[in-house]
Amino acid sequence: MLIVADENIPLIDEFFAGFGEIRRFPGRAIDRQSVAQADVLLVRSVTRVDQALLEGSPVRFVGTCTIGTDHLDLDYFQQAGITWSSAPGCNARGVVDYVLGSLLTLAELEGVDLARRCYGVVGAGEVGGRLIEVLRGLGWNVLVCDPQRQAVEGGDYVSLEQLLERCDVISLHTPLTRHGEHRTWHLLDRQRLERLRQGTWLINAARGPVVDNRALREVLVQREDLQAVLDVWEEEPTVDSALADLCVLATPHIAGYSLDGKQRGTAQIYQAFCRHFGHAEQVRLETLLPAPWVAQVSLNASADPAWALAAICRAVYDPRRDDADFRRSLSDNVALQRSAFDGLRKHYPERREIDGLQVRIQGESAALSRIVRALGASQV
Ligand SMILES: NC(=O)C1=CN([C@@H]2O[C@H](COP(=O)(O)OP(=O)(O)OC[C@H]3O[C@@H](n4cnc5c(N)ncnc54)[C@H](O)[C@@H]3O)[C@@H](O)[C@H]2O)C=CC1
Ligand SMILES: O=C(O)C(=O)[C@H](O)COP(=O)(O)O
Repeated sequence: MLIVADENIPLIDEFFAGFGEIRRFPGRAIDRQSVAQADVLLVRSVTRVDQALLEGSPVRFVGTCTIGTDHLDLDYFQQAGITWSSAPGCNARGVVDYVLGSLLTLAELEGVDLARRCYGVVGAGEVGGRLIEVLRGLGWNVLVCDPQRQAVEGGDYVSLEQLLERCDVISLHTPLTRHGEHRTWHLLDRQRLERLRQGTWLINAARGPVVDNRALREVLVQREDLQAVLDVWEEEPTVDSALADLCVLATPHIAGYSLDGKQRGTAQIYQAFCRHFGHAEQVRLETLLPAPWVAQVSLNASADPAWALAAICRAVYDPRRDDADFRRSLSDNVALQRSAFDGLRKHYPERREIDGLQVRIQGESAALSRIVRALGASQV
């Protein structure tokens, strides 16, 4: 069996070495020639997998070690009888940690109390659902827009217009879809951006085109009251550096880049591969993840809760470092800028997830215990 894989998929040997030859390529360089003899293709989000790539190749299984599937032509897979799998939820926690870190940064810059803001989560799936749980667990006010879920479940959802009208923080967690009643391409278009409440914070860690980037740049120039955090870009790896300059935090599509999330992505694809080819699973992710650099933090029960929240989150992850690395990499030379974007992602430092942290509270504090619980960390 020949397995062609994106070179940035971690643990590929650990999971797949026993099954045949593995050939690695940079994700953006996977072409018809690379897959001409491949039985299995394992990709990340940067490889467009469609008829133009696969027609005439022997590929019968495609795995993407990502949550998003907008780079796959699923209609073609069905028509061509190609089995595929993504890795649902694999790095959802990393995105939640990114949003938490962004909120802490924004709160510090503007001197506001996070508990007094109204949060709007657009898309309540693996990422949005976990984010809602954390924010509500902290006792914060959260409104949710997810028309598909609303249609199936009924319940406590609001329309996008109501959410934009009432929320001071908007966090986007939809897939990128270009067709259909609920398509998300330019979901936040110029009209909606112009209508954002005074002082709104907008966070996009979904896909770049969910927000009209050009309109956002123009609206941010006109309205200094708005604050934007962007992890994803409409033409990435090309970045509109004028837009990046206007953002409070700008990062190169790394919101979900926890080590746990990336390795979980490979493990989920391995499991789908084993199911498809009828192999027993031999490798377990738990045996491969290294011990975290910071395993435990200790807080005194007298700590101010807002301070404690920041201390716990930042012990594990702080997006300001990613923002600083990214800004240093921006260049007017498009080729250099594109390669820096990919380079930062390829050499991303080890980052773990907040819910893997142990928190020791010296003394008794119901407020601190609630924060630890809401974050999904364990109190020891
Ligand atoms: N920046 C990053 O590193 C990462 C970005 N992502 C992006 O986040 C997206 C969401 O991930 P998951 O939550 O795991 O996906 P999911 O499929 O579990 O949930 C998406 C939710 O969005 C809802 N939705 C779809 N269209 C909508 C619309 N027009 N308005 C409101 N809600 C809508 C769906 O009903 C669903 O409940 C992924 O598709 C991916 O593009 C995911 C992981 C990492
Ligand atoms: O899982 C997703 O969806 C993501 O957006 C991933 O973070 C994308 O990572 P790459 O596949 O672009 O490395």
